Amino acid sequence: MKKAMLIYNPSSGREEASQFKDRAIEVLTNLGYEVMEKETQKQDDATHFAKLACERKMDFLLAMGGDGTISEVVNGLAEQENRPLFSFVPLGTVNDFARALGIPLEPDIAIEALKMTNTEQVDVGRIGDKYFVNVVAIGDIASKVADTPVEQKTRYGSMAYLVAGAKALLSNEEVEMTIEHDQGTWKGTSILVLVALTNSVGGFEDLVNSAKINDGKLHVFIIKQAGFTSIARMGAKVMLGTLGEDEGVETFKTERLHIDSNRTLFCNVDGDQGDCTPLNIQVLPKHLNMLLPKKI
Ligand SMILES: Nc1ncnc2c1ncn2[C@@H]1O[C@H](COP(=O)(O)OP(=O)(O)OP(=O)(O)O)[C@@H](O)[C@H]1O
Repeated sequence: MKKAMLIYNPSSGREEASQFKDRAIEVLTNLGYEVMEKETQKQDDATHFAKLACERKMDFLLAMGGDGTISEVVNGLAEQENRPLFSFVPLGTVNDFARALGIPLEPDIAIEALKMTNTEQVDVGRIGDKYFVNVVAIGDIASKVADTPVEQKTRYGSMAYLVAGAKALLSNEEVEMTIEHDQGTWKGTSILVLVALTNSVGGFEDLVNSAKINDGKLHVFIIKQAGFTSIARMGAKVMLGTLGEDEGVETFKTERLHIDSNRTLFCNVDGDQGDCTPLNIQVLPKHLNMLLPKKI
């Protein structure tokens, strides 16, 4: 019999995981899996469970939770041998990764979609010894967005990030940065560098409209200008998916990056606080085998 592990975070999003868990088990059982349930209680549980799924040579790993939980699972899987097929049911507030992968945002629909899937290989990013699936942000804004209060995120979803982001950008100072990439070195002042793997960032599905889930590239956006006028103009372009065309933005694709700055900057990795500069980032092309809903 095929074996599946179900990892779920009962506190994710609007605290609805338990409600959907039983239905997910039913669907997996009907698909022929023997299901092992694992409920997270605290930080890093999802990472440990994902490693266990590899050790136990599970055929399939289904996670239910927000972007934080999914990121923990990917960090558990990334370095293991015998990585199972992986998919997830989004229960968070922003769910960028689900948007990028075409996984339905309504949990009940995402569960039903497990009945009709394709296997797809998806890129993963590595920053230091951590892995990411969506975006790394480097700049003062990064730590401020990570500090968005949980209640605010639950109530306002991606708007909370937007407000926190805009506030931080307006109060930001430009920093001298040196960025080495595949085609050369960029030097200049910047308030924020975004390194995206997928098209969906901060809940905006077209922010990086050229990014594909397995194009083997990091999509880099260097925001060079601070100040209200520039930020307002860029904000409009974020909505239109044309940020890369703005005069205050430098953009390129690369497989590797080394980022240094004249004062220490923290980064935000898929929504959580990460390391500080200097940073090494690379893409691991087609590293995850995922089961994704068939496009009808
Ligand atoms: N049983 C639990 N009770 C409270 N917190 C938990 C529990 N299990 C895990 N966690 C915490 O939840 C974090 C992940 O939350 P997750 O990102 O899935 O939800 P979210 O914050 O609502 O979603 P999003 O990131 O999309 O806003 C984990 O890093 C861990 O610290």
